[in-house]
Amino acid sequence: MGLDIKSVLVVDGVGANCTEILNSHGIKVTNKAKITKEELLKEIPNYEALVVRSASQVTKEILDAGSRLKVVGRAGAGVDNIDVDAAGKKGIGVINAPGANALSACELTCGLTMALARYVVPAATGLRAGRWDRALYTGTELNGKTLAILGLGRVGREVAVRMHAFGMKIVGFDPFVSAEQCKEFHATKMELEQIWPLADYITLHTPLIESTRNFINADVLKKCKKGVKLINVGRGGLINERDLLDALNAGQVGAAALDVFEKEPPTDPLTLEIIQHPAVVATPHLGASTKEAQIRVGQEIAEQLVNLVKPGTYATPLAEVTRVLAK
Ligand SMILES: O=C(O)[C@H](O)COP(=O)(O)O
Repeated sequence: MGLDIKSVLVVDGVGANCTEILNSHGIKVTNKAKITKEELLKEIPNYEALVVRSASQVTKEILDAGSRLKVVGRAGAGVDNIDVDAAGKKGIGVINAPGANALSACELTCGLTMALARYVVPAATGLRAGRWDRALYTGTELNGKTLAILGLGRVGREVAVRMHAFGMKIVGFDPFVSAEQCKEFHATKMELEQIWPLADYITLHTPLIESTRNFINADVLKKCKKGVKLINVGRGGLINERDLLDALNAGQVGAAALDVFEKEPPTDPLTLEIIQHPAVVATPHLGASTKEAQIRVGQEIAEQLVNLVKPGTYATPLAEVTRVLAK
């Protein structure tokens, strides 16, 4: 017997295919690409399911207001914008589409790493402003440099394979991945204290949880090579922004490519100063923003919802973040 889900609220610009799939099974969908907290609070009592990307914060307050809510679907990987504990306590299931956008996040990571090595953004910005600054922008090859990948899940592994093909030495940290598994994607497993003085580039691919908040902080940065380059397509809270700005100003961090920020969209003056810094390349959380990834996440989350209503309709497995649906 499936869940009784008649109407779903889809927000944050989730792909149209999500709506199409749900509609084709008789499930009514209301789409609101942009929604404020106040609107969400007002709307949520009318729905049995909510589908979000990272923009909407599904707080306890929203969950409490969702008197009919049975499931929250995250059309993407990270569930740090959803109060999963509060959902669990209320018997509301949380599901996500964990692997569906991994390749896109990986490709942006690789692109940003290359952009840092060759000053692509400042050089292009200078040329657009009429400056032919060849001497300013002598880069470095990636070949032979050490890339540290912190978090060897779906995205980290794909990054390892691709950057290894550029001749980079890949070192990785992930407490849940063995040294043997690391070999499959050309990475050498190391402890963090071994990694800091070795890495020329550090890229972050861990989820944002209490133990990973401020993972990269002043203590860590001072153990790194002077001029280390950071890439963050994971989550803003993984890097302490105050410590990053200090390290950029001191030249301890040579450059940073940031796709994610402590608060999005960024309004804090400190974050804005980081974004404006000449050694920083910043993009507005575009890791999963490709046509292919959005088709995959829309499809995966819709098929899981249909399976909850009509069990066994699709082969897509349930990516359940909370366990309450199993009861
Ligand atoms: O956690 C994720 O899946 C990525 O950060 C993408 O987030 P988005 O769906 O808001 O683009």
